[in-house]
Amino acid sequence: MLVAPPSLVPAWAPSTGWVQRPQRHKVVLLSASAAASAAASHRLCSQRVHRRQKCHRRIPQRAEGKTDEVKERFMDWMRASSITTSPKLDILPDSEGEGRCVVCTKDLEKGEVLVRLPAAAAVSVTMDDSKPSGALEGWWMRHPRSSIRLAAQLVSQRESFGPYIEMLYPLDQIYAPWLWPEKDLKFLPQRLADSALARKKALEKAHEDLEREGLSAMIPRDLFLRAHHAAASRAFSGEGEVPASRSAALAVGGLSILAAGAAAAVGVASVDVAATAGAAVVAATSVVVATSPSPNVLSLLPMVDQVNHRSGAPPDLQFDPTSRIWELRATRSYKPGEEIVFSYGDKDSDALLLQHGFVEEDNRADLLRLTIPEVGTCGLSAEVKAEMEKAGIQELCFDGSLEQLEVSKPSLMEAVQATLRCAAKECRESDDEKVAKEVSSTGIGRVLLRWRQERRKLLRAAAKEWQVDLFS
Ligand SMILES: C[S@@+](CC[C@H](N)C(=O)[O-])C[C@H]1O[C@@H](n2cnc3c(N)ncnc32)[C@H](O)[C@@H]1O
Repeated sequence: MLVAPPSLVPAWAPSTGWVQRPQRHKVVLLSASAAASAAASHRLCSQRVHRRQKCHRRIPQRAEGKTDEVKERFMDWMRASSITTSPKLDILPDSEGEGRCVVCTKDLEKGEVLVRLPAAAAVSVTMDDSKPSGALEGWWMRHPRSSIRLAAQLVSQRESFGPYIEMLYPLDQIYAPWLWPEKDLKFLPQRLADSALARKKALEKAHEDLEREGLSAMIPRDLFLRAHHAAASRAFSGEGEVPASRSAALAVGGLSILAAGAAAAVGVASVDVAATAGAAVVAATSVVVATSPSPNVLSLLPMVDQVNHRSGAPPDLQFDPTSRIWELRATRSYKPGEEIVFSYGDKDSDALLLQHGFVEEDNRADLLRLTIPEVGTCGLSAEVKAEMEKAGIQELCFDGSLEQLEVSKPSLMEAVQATLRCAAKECRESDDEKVAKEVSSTGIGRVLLRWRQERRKLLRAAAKEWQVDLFS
């Protein structure tokens, strides 16, 4: 039994249900994504590197006369949905002026509750073999990817979750490669391009099926894609129960503001066993820490998902199955002006790009994973390629384990050298300008250049370790 020490219960916390917590399930972020932007002059969050975190910056003042109306509606919606947020937090535009971030406004102690959210104010899909009832039932069984199901689930409930959906990034500010025009994918290594294309096709197919079933008015394409970015990049996974139906959720959670429209009647849906594989694809590098025998759940947690990523500590996010409340706590103390961040999991640049559409500078979890090139490319001989293939090695992962591969030392050396040189050719700094000009938008260009820059750092480090001259 886990009992919250009274000292950790902040003054603003409601007095009920928080001292006795019979069983708390720790969950971890599967992924994450983001929101429409607002006034851009006061910015301080995420994208601008770790330095920002260390200094205690002044909280930026909002531009004169500018109100973030989308945020205000979201705050009203949260109040009506019984989501409580610490009064020591604010949501502000991020450093790019496109998304938002959560900033500390008064001294915060480690362990203080930041957000408390009833399960009824989350959107969830379970990953067992049950089906939803209602209009989505047939479609559901043909689309087992849980992120796709969660997207449909959210949009189908948009009468209830409108202000939350409004906070999500608009399509032209989502830079995940599955939304790039196909011609831009040529700037990525084949492995990443293939993965982005597979997701793009799965989404196109999923929405075509919705249209075929006459459901595209209920789930319009642009909202579906935005919601998918949310599901793929800001959903949390863990164990726990979801309400058996939306009406049960209303009864339990009291989402008084929410109109019980036809879409909301779809309820909380479940997924078949294949969805577990789908979720694993989405989850790729994340960890799920949970012990309950109940089904896995993939959930969108409004407000908790306003927090941006920084490699390091994961969130202290727990679900209490008795009170059915999610709770996010501070993993350290914060000073006014500091951005609240947590790690979405140990994700390298490739995973962050594919899943979220951003790349962290100097990512401590970064990892170089490269496909071995074709014979004759960058000096790779047919013999060495054959030896690698015989050993079942198609990729080299520079995580310290290469020397354990069961191939001869000279062959490994040749493969490493050719692989590093080919990868270096594909992301030469001198080509950056051309690449940025050729891609379809400045946003994609910005993310792609960051990805190339981080890749060059990894390549240089690997070349140093393996004593490879990258450019000869
Ligand atoms: C859980 S949301 C965080 C809140 C989000 N910034 C918003 O405005 O709604 C995750 C998304 O925010 C953005 N994001 C999070 N951390 C970031 C970072 N360190 N740098 C750039 N973008 C980040 C990415 O688009 C990501 O998919």
